[in-house]
Amino acid sequence: MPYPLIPAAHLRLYPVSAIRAMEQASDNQQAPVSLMERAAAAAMRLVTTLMPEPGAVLILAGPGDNGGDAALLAAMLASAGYSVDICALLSGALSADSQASWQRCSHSSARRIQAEQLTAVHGYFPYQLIIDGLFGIGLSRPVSGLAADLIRAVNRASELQRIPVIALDIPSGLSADTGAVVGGTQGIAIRASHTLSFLGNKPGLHTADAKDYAGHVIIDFLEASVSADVRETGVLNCANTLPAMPKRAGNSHKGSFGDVLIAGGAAGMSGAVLLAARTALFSGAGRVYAGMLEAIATDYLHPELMCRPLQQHVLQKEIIVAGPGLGQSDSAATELARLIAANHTMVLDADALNLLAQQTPLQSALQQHTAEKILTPHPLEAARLLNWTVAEVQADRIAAASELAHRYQSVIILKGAGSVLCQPGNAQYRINTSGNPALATGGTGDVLAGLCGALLAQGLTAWDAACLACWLHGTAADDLCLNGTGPVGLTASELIPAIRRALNQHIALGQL
Ligand SMILES: NC(=O)C1=CN([C@@H]2O[C@H](COP(=O)(O)OP(=O)(O)OC[C@H]3O[C@@H](n4cnc5c(N)ncnc54)[C@H](O)[C@@H]3O)[C@@H](O)[C@H]2O)[C@H](O)CC1
Ligand SMILES: [K+]
Repeated sequence: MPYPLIPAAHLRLYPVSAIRAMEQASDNQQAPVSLMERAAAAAMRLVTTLMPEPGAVLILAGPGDNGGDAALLAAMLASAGYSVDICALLSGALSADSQASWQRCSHSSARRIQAEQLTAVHGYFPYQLIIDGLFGIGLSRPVSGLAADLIRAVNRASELQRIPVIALDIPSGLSADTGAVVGGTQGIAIRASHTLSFLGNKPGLHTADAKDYAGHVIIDFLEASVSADVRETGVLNCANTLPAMPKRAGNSHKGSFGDVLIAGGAAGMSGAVLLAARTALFSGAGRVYAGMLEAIATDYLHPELMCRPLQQHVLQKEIIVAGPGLGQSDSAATELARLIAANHTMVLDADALNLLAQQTPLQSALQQHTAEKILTPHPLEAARLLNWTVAEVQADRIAAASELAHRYQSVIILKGAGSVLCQPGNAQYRINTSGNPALATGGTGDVLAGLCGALLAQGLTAWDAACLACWLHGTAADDLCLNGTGPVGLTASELIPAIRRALNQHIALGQL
């Protein structure tokens, strides 16, 4: 299927501090139409697109300017003939813009409804659309009390009755910077079908819990120009930010596309090596060695793979992918030390990461390793490497990935919903956009590691290999789900030919 291209400006990810700076710069310009009026007008455009015939709309409005946006939208919808109920949870003083919005709302036909009336409903919600304007980027603590009850009631009704929910700026309860529900398992957030976000795109709409809460993300820049001193800290990793593959010369041979050694295969785990090795083969490596610690298996389906005892493999110049099914035995640690000491470009995955987290000598050896490397932890492996809890990793995936990149001087792929990519030196992070829960099954990590190895062998830098591999891996799973091979029952093996197809398509598109 054709790759979706997203307008370049939408790819940039801004932290809340940068959005606040944009807001300030716009305020300083004293434009005749306030940002709040522009935000409400943008929401009005979205509502009338989704629901052109006036119908019944429930609007939730909180105590800050997110609530101000919602109150102004309520007034606009009411005067356009929509039947609007607005539920306000106000506390403390309103900003001048919000005061003006609430004044317009109170002069409109929008009806005020008490939160308790909604939380008491155990039956039908008489609305065709719900707008979430409870909290935006000003959320400062977990949502609790009546607001939490209200969100629970709205989530339940919207799910049962399939009522679309538009979140203004960010689903209430989600952190715009991290994508985590604030408060973790104690917190709660709106599950939106659409999020209309203002001024710039935000990392919290694309990783961690965002996948379950933000729905379809739409950015409206509110016609504010971004001043040069406000910089994005990350970008989305998607079709139009991918690196090109090096051109294959006509006069080439198998040595032109590099060698990959997959190092793993403790007893009972040869499959992990074979998955990584097959992927390296299918994604263009010239020669692939499957080095197995204990479980020597031959791949009769792919006799191209050179399967051998890992200990007997004499290292030359190959890219090393260490970890798939390696186990954590003493002999695994000894082999890993030998591989690190060879100072080849490396991918460290799975048990290589677990051994690294446990053994200080391996950590010191890795510090001496000067060639490029990619580490591919899932959240639990990341937690072990950082000595954090998994909850701490998931509460701020970008911070975790960037700390790992710094500590291990490596490119990091922190796997999971919205994989986060970081490189040492505080350069921009990326959040991968492809992939789906079909990937949450054994062996898909081995496939990703093998793919990274093949792209490195063909001459990509560690950063480019990680970005391209992550995206291809996810898009292969997306393609397979479109043809019914997933999300249920997708196997890691089935990903491999789909990755080959996506890679060849990527190359072909780059040559247009
Ligand atoms: N920045 C922009 O580009 C624009 C912002 N607009 C909208 O304004 C919000 C941000 O508004 P702000 O008033 O700063 O914050 P919030 O509305 O998100 O809420 C702050 C409000 O809520 C209280 N609060 C925070 N956390 C909790 C909690 N867990 N429980 C209860 N109360 C909480 C806090 O004390 C404040 O009173 C932005 O997202 C946009 O939607 C514009 O109008 C458009 C431009
Ligand atoms: K919101």
